[in-house]
Amino acid sequence: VVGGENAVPYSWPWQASLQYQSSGKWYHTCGGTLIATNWVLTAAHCISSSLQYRVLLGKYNLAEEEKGSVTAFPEKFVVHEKWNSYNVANGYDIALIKLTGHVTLSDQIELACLPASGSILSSNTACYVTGWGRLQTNGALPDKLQQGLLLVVSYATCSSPTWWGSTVKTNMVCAGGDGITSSCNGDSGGPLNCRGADGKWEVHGIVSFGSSLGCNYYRKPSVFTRVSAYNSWIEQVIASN
Ligand SMILES: CC(C)C[C@H](NC(=O)C(F)(F)F)C(=O)N[N@@+](C)(CC(=O)Nc1ccc(C(C)C)cc1)Cc1ccccc1
Repeated sequence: VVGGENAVPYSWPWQASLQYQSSGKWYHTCGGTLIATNWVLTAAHCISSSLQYRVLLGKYNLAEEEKGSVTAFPEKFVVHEKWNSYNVANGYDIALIKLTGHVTLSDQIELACLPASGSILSSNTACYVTGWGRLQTNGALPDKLQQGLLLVVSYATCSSPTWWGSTVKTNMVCAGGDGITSSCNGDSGGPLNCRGADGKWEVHGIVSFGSSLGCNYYRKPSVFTRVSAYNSWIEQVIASN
């Protein structure tokens, strides 16, 4: 997250860190969201079939051992059947990770709420993107979970020529674009957290892409997979796996 701040520890208790192993060491590569005690929601572009993964839950500082954190391992990955890694612009950048076991919930590990199916956030709704992604374009990764305040940009604005144009589709959410705050590499797959009508936090987006001109690039808002377009897909996958 560029232009964000350290989150209050464990204040986004559904946030996951998806890590891969390379020559014996583990590396954070993507975020994720715990939506059931054995399912984590992430981005399809985070999943590569050749890598060995683990999922950390209940974490704040990735550089420290933390009481109450849990390491879980994937049993299977379900990537959306319409995802095409050669065409991120099509959308469907969504995947589910089934864990080998059920994690125990605590005040550090909680399930996220999904938005109502089809719900569209109004322009300027205040949301927070959270993650352990880069702090600057091409910059360092933080140890501590970051949160960045992003305002929702309507599809009408986001798909206009000087913004994202036709690259952005209606199954996506745009937020930010002020040139200051944005998601960045490593935030991929993590949640866009927005308060619902009842004031409860809901995960409305999955970090998908941003401008290759730079993470916090003016009028190139962070682009998220719109979770409310996939409620039935999520339910169907969980029910049948
Ligand atoms: C499909 C994924 C791999 C794209 C990748 N996404 C991320 O790293 C994420 F934002 F999810 F953290 C990305 O945007 N990578 N960039 C290298 C830019 C890039 O690849 N952008 C991009 C833009 C459009 C398209 C398609 C829709 C035409 C694909 C990639 C750097 C970046 C990252 C976050 C915010 C801003 C910039």
